[in-house]
Amino acid sequence: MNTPVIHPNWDLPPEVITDGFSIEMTAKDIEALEEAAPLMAPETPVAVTFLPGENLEMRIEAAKAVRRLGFEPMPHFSARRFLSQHEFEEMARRVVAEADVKRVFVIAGDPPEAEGPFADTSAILATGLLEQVGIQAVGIGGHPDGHPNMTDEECWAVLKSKCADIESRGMASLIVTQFGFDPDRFLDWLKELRERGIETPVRIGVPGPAGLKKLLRFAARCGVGASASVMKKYGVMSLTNLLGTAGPDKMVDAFAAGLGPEHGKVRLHFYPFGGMKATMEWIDAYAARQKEVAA
Ligand SMILES: NC(=O)C1=CN([C@@H]2O[C@H](COP(=O)(O)OP(=O)(O)OC[C@H]3O[C@@H](n4cnc5c(N)ncnc54)[C@H](O)[C@@H]3O)[C@@H](O)[C@H]2O)C=CC1
Ligand SMILES: Nc1nc(=O)c2c([nH]1)NC[C@@H]1CN(c3ccc(C(=O)N[C@@H](CCC(=O)O)C(=O)O)cc3)CN21
Repeated sequence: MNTPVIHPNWDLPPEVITDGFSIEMTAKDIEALEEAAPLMAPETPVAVTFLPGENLEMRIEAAKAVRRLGFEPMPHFSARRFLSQHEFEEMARRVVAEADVKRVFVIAGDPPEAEGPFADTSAILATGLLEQVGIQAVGIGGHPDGHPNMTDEECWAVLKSKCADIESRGMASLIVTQFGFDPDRFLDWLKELRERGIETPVRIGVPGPAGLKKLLRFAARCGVGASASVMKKYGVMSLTNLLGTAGPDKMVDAFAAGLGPEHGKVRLHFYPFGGMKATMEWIDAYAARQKEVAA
């Protein structure tokens, strides 16, 4: 069987750490994507969130816009938010038929209980529908900052079994992590991941530049640690004045310096909390600076 291609060429280290990045949009962000598109490389994977306040039509329209603009759509499937098997099936079939989707991201989602028949990611995988409709690669969540409801040991076990399940179904597995602010945390987690025998490529979740207040709001909402000491490491010297903007410069520098073969196949995934265009401009400027230094 062919190994599905999930972009980029994971066997070549990136010239600049931001090369081969992926990015996320909400289903409401079609205009923002259009605005950012001229700055994005063709085939850039673009994840489309599965949030309350969106509906199936919006999510499909967003995936279609990603495809139309020449990028690779990766719709999120939030297991706990599907109200029925039918709703899941309709989404799976339609994203393939209408947006030529080849890869998806499956996550439990934030509801404390399932709102329909799927308690978690494994329940979605177990339907067998993803491979049946032609999906070639499945992303799953990684939690380097820990998971609110699982011990670290349970997290590793679940991660390993999801990767094995995806591969045994003939699809490529991909881990996309929750965002974070502490590069050492990510590097340690990646090293442990590889020591535990998980070879799946990882996309590290990096927050795009955004107002500090907004970053902290998202961190609280998503259960991501943002203590004063972690934020200081990130480059935010004080949490008393929330008027400023914070970018991931220091964190991405730390990945450029710290990532090695022991961390396996790694690229970045941007969560553009301060807007897609602002994130793209940041990536462009960062890459240009690195290339200048290297020249
Ligand atoms: N992009 C991201 O990184 C996103 C992360 N999340 C967070 O990640 C978590 C999902 O983790 P996955 O690795 O997909 O889990 P999973 O689907 O592999 O499930 C692993 C175990 O965690 C339990 N679990 C999952 N979500 C739960 C929740 N909200 N409350 C209580 N127990 C839960 C499941 O029942 C299962 O036993 C969610 O709980 C959510 O907080 C949610 C949406 C997006
Ligand atoms: N636990 C958890 N749940 C999530 O839903 C989640 C994560 N983690 N990790 C990162 C991604 C990023 N997520 C999101 C969630 C919401 C918006 C968003 O723009 N929401 C509002 C605006 C809210 C605001 O500004 O406070 C919207 O209009 O939909 C963007 C990315 C979803 N994701």
